[in-house]
Amino acid sequence: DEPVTLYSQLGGKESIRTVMDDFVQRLKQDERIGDQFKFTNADRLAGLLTEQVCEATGGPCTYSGRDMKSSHAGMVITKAHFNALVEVLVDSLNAAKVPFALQTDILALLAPMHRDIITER
Ligand code: HEM
Repeated sequence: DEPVTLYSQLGGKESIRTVMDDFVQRLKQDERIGDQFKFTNADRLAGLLTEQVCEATGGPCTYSGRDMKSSHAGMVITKAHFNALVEVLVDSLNAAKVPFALQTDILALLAPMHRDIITER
């Protein structure tokens, strides 16, 4: 039998992709941080986020993007920006009816990345 991973509880790669597509659309529309994603190719970013979350949750994926430090270098990203992004992600997880306990497990995997992503304090 397949092991029970966060990945399988999320419903696999297609379900993660659905959440990430919604997430990137919400990011672009967000009044706090939407401007930072104005020129972002939504399909590419959603694909990379899907790989990243798939891999981090124990799924059969390999993240093919740049590391978090170099991909966010040169941007102005504050703790408030980071928190705003997490709030938007929670909106997408809620819209997909991902259970709260699973949401906190996913956020716990992403939270340590703040060290490489926040550029201004
Ligand atoms: C846990 C939090 C975050 C994760 C997991 C994350 C993940 C990623 C990933 C995977 C990429 C693509 C890297 C590549 O191009 O190879 C990316 C790019 C980017 N991120 Fe983040 N990020 C996070 C937080 C933030 C925050 C807080 C901001 C700003 C408010 C931000 C702004 C951007 C922008 C503007 C890009 C470039 C997109 C483009 O190529 O146009 N990120 N991020």
